Amino acid sequence: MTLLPLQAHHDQAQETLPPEVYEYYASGAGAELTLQEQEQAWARFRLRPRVLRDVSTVDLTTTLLGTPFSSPVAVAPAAFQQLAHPDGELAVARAARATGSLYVCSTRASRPLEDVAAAADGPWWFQVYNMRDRDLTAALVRRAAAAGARALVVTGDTPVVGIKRRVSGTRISVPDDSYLVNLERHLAGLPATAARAAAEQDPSATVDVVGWLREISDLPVLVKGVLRGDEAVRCLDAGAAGVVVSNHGGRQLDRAVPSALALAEVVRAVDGRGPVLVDGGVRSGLDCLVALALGAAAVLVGRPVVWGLAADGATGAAAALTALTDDLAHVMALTGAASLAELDPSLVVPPATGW
Ligand SMILES: Cc1cc2nc3c(=O)[nH]c(=O)nc-3n(C[C@H](O)[C@H](O)[C@H](O)COP(=O)(O)O)c2cc1C
Ligand SMILES: CCCCCCC(=O)C(=O)O
Repeated sequence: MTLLPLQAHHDQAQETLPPEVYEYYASGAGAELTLQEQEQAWARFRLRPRVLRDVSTVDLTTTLLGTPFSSPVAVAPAAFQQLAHPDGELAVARAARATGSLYVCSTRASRPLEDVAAAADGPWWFQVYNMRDRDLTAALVRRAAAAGARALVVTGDTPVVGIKRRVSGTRISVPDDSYLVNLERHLAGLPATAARAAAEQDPSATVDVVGWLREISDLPVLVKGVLRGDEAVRCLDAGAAGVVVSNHGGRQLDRAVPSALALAEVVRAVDGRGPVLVDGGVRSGLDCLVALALGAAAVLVGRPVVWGLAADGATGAAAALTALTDDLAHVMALTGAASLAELDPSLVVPPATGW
């Protein structure tokens, strides 16, 4: 069940955004089966609460790769936020700062990286698309590191961009001032079409990209888009500091397993070698609770933050994060957990069939 403020932001965004922008954000790949199942999958878990515990205060503080945060609810990387609100990524970074949440900035940010970093004014991570032009990728990564990014999140599930049928009727055309804002200085002289081609994801990339990113940045690297235990281990063996269980919000491979159903296997396989974060369809404190109890170190949210941004800029994005965090605290109290350390898999009954 989606929390009321999140639903209200969504409805307002749907009413006010240009239809092609709304569809770009809302849509999933193919027949949107993964998109639809994603939210429902969290609700298929059942809870086994503890009783008579002191839950007069619920502590949601956590630490990710050595950095403390006020809440385990974090902002997923999402492209082209200026299409939702003129302040775009600046507003979302400010929202994350206001709520003490981790902010992950997309390679496809539509405001200059350095300005986003200044707006974040605290710990943030940079999501990497490994682009056809490796020098361009390197230049962006170095800029992110210089601007204070504390980790890189390389997205592994997007060797090519998923086809969104809903969008094709009203195909979004991202204006150059949003698309190229972070790229053009590295591609001086190239016409816009060639610049966009250079910036496409490189489908030949392998897991070796993890070592390369570490080398050029000196930052820890997490791999996003992992849905299998064996693949998580492969990423860690290649030098990853952690993984993000994700199917890209149902926007890449339709019929990919919902993140909720992949999480436990990945946590087991990772076996404490690094943090496992998760995203996809998280719309309530109960969804967060299940994820954290299954072993997620943090829960990323994508569309709810974008809807909040569209509805009310930084205030709306912060309201979405606060609503999820407050709801998490409430259901943790009902579960008998006063801190994140008291969440464990014994609190959760998985769906009977696995499906
Ligand atoms: C509009 C939009 C743009 C996105 N852009 C990126 C991106 O640039 N890089 C990336 O790794 N993931 C991107 N994602 C995927 C999100 O990081 C995240 O995996 C997904 O949105 C989580 O699902 P949720 O929207 O149901 O919370 C995007 C998602 C949306 C909805
Ligand atoms: C038009 C290029 C789309 C880049 C991918 C952004 C993304 O990850 C997403 O929309 O999802």
